[in-house]
Parts: sequence; structure tokens; C-alpha cells
Amino acid sequence: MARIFRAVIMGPPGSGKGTISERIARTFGLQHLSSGDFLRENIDARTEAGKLAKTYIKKGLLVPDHVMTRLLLPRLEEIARHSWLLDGFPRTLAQAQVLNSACDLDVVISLNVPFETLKERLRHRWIHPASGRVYNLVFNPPRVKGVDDITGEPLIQHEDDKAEALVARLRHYKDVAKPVIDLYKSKGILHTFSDTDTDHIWPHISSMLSVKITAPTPSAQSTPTH
Ligand SMILES: Nc1ncnc2c1ncn2[C@@H]1O[C@H](COP(=O)(O)OP(=O)(O)OP(=O)(O)O)[C@@H](O)[C@H]1O
Ligand SMILES: Nc1nc2c(ncn2[C@H]2C[C@H](O)[C@@H](COP(=O)(O)OP(=O)(O)O)O2)c(=O)[nH]1
Repeated sequence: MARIFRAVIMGPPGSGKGTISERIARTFGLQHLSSGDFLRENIDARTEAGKLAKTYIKKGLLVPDHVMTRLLLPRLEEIARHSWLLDGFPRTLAQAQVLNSACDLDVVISLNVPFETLKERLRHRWIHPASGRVYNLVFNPPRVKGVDDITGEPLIQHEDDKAEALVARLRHYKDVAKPVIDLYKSKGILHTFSDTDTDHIWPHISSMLSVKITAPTPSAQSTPTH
């Protein structure tokens, strides 16, 4: 049986985590678990943790560490027999430490994209809230303006992707992520990829993973979202 492979993808908002995670899931059969999507599912299902998380997200704040770990760790246990890729978690050093005591990671991918590029991308990001499908009016526009390709439902823009909230959000990310990145660097599992284009970064990530993942686990393949 193929060895279980555990990876984390990090990067500021707009750096391409969702887009690249989807490619990784499709190519290598890893289960993609996005903390943002998982929170939104909990909010929609009106779970206790979801209701609590909503009060923070609405204010543009990070959800407290103990709420995040209480939510995410049981989910990771559920998929413990699969190889997985975590996107959006851990976001803080405290979260990274809890994850560390729960499992050993094989690889941490860190995306390094210039600030101006991030601002430009997020301005044009539209999502289909029910599925988490991500569009960009320049990079991967929907076939019909304003509607999801698959369901035909309307697309929305996140409040915090709008220009006013962006700069503070990107600064905040840098401050919080630095100690997490330093931790993974010290463990020797950090792989950083720097470029302005996802299509340039992707072949490098793909070849790194091809070497690290001895054999893919196709049964864990997720549904393509792009
Ligand atoms: N690991 C986490 N710790 C704390 N809060 C989180 C975490 N992951 C997500 N959240 C909360 O959920 C919100 C939505 O998360 P999500 O990752 O979808 O979007 P984001 O923060 O806009 O980042 P990105 O654009 O990189 O996807 C965040 O703004 C934050 O409030
Ligand atoms: N122009 C351009 N846009 C890109 C590129 N890669 C991803 N995008 C788009 C897709 C989204 O609309 C937006 C942010 O990407 P994302 O995958 O949601 O990033 P993240 O917030 O999950 O890290 O940018 C890219 O390489 N070029």
C-alpha cells in the first residue's frame, strides 16, 4: 500500500493556494482540506463551532486557535488513512505546534508572490460560495460573466477581497506567518516557490512532489473544481 503523505500549503491571500491545491489534489490524489471552506461548511450547517467562527470572520479576524484546532483535528483524524494537503491551516505558531503534536508532515509548500500581484489578483477574484470554485476575471474567467460554470448560480466577491480591506490583510498575514515558516524551515521540510504566475510555479511544485510522493493514492482523488 502507498505510504501516507501529509503536506501543508502556505502563502498570503491570493498567492494561489486554492488553485495549486486543486492541481495537487487532481494530479497526486491527495485529499484537499481548506480551512476556509471547512469553516464555511460549518457556518452553513450552523454547528456550534461554525456559529462561533462566524462572529470572528464577519469582523475580518482570525478564528481563535482553540476553535480552529478543535474543528480541524477531528477532521484530520477522519481522513488519517488518506494522504492529504492542508490549505489555510496552520496559520499561527500555536496552530502549527498543535498540528506538530498530532502528526508528522512530509512537506510544507510556501508560495511567495509579490504584493502588487496579490492586490491585482484579489481585486478580480470571484467565487461560487456553495462549491468554493474560484474564478479570476483575467486568469480563469467563468464562461458566462458572473455565474458559476457548473451550476449556473451567481458568483460573489468576498468582502475582504475588496480593495479597502486588502492591504491590512496582507500585512497581517506576513506578521503571523513568519514564525510558522521559520518553524518549518528549521525542521527542513519547507519548500518555497517564488514567482508572479501560478503556471510558472506549478511545474516546480509538481516535480518536487513527484520525487517526494513515492506512489499516488488515486482512491483519495477529489472532484476537480476548475
Ligand atoms: N487557520 C485559521 N486560523 C484562524 N482563522 C482562519 C483559519 N483559516 C481560515 N480562517 C478564517 O476564515 C476566513 C476565511 O478563510 P479563507 O482561507 O477562505 O480566506 P482568506 O483568509 O481570505 O484567505 P485566502 O484568500 O488565502 O484563501 C479567514 O479570513 C479567517 O477569519
Ligand atoms: N492573473 C493570475 N491570477 C491567478 C494566478 N493564479 C491564481 N490566480 C487567481 C485565482 C483567484 O482569483 C486569485 C487567488 O488565487 P487563489 O488560488 O484563490 O489563492 P489563495 O487565496 O487560495 O492563496 O488569483 C495567476 O498566476 N495569474
